[in-house]
Amino acid sequence: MTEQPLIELDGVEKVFDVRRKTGFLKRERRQVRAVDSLSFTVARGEMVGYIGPNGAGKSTTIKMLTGILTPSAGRLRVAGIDPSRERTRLAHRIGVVFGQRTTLWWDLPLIDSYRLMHRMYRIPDARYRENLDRCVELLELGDLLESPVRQLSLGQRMRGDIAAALLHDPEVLYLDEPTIGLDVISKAKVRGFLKELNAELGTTVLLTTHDLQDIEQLCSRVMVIDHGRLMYDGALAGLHEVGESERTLVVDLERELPPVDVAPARVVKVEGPRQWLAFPAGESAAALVARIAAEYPLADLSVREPDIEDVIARMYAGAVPGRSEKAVS
Ligand SMILES: Nc1ncnc2c1ncn2[C@@H]1O[C@H](COP(=O)(O)OP(=O)(O)OP(=O)(O)O)[C@@H](O)[C@H]1O
Repeated sequence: MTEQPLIELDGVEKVFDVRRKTGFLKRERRQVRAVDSLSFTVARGEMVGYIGPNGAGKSTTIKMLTGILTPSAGRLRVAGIDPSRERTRLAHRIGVVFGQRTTLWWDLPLIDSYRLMHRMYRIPDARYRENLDRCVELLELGDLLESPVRQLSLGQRMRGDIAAALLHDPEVLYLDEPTIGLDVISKAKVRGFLKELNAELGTTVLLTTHDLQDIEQLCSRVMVIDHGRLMYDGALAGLHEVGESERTLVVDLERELPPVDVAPARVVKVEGPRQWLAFPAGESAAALVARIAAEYPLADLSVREPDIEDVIARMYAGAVPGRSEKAVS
């Protein structure tokens, strides 16, 4: 028997009524279709990237998945539960982390937030201890537990928030921009932890991000939403192919030389000994670097990833219909 998906959306829509003052006494009512005929499933244990440009409908989807918002139409289930009808029951089965907000108590030591969650979620003592110990070890929170949350750096606070979302053993974790604003080392710590969480405990993860490296390093599947609709569902490599996106290799040669000639890369800019080479994002950077190093005097190099907006813009250049917004009076 095939297992029931953990997350199921079938024809889900969310329409917001927006009122706007257009004159002294005049008001206009408009409808904004933030999510439009959205259908997908996520199996238990999957780690899925959920990406799209600003205003695409990602947060609205996550809010419906947590029960904060009720869909205007369609069917939505998480672990067999209708989120908006049974929000409290669902809260025991899901964890949520919003990169831009914290669920921790600002003025209290970190450990006090965890103690409060222990009671709020009625987590059995042994389980709480075990989960806390694991998070403290893997997220390196040991020295921070007695610090008030307001004194933590952004990266430390984010690790603290991730631990808070996991103390009650959720089956699914929603992460909204978990690496936003973090430095390279903090990003690596967060990504390493999420990888381990998924591999060892089988926690299902739905990850919203603007950082393609989050997806590259964590997710075997990516869904792209734009104007409230699902535009792509598959591997990241496939998305690069569809979008024909390019990465950039910035090469520092030991001296000024004519443009580097290594197909399929092409030189797009030259400044003294530094050259910028664009190459298809699906190609291996390592193979290209090896060939350049063999043929040219290489001093240094770095690879720049395309950003999500760029990939999506290329993917749908000219093909995306206007936002589903209509005036009703
Ligand atoms: N409470 C609301 N009332 C009216 N319109 C809303 C509301 N929430 C969202 N919207 C609109 O719905 C659309 C989708 O917004 P949403 O926040 O889901 O996008 P997003 O993909 O999360 O964007 P971002 O990456 O900027 O966070 C936008 O046009 C937004 O203005």
